[in-house]
Amino acid sequence: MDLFSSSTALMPMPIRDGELGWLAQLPLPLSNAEVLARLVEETAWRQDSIVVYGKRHLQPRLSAWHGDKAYRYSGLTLAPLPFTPLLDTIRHAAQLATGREYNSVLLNYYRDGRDSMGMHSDDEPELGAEPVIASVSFGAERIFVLRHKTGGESVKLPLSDGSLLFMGGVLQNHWLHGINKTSKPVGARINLTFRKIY
Ligand SMILES: O=C(O)CCC(=O)C(=O)O
Ligand SMILES: [Fe+2]
Repeated sequence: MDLFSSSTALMPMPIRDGELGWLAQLPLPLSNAEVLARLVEETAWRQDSIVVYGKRHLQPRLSAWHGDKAYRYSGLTLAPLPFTPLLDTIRHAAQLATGREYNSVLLNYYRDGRDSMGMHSDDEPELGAEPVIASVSFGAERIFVLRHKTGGESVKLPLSDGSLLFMGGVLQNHWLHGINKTSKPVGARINLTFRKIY
């Protein structure tokens, strides 16, 4: 048996001050391309603005928030939409792969290389002391950058189509992460971060 080609177990990725796990392909009952197309189509995408240093900016991406609780960050409150059957299917697969439970998901749609997400930590109080996040990506590969808050070192992870990145432990206390813009011609990418809101 080839132990590597069809692994469905989360592979630990050693990192200081936190936990990371990696699965190259989350097992799903439909293809990655089908998931991407349906998410583009079925999601009530919005382009929110956030306030940074008192100034309002449109976010360079589209997003949507599904779950049973509202989500607040950067002066913005996202009212939740209910989980759809497709989101529930992906959540179920992410729960099996990570052994954790999630009650909400933030979707981000990077239409092309000009869309991005600034460096941040997902450390809102409602995520608990040690937030657990299952980050599932579809479509174009983009580089996920982690930067240590005090050490300054960075780790770059290409998040490929169908992959799952698990973040846990004290990672959010010690690291920032984000998605840089790229001048390379890249297609659409949708990322889903499944979270547990308390
Ligand atoms: O698009 C990504 O891979 C990152 C998304 C993210 O950091 C977030 O939703 O908080
Ligand atoms: Fe994040």
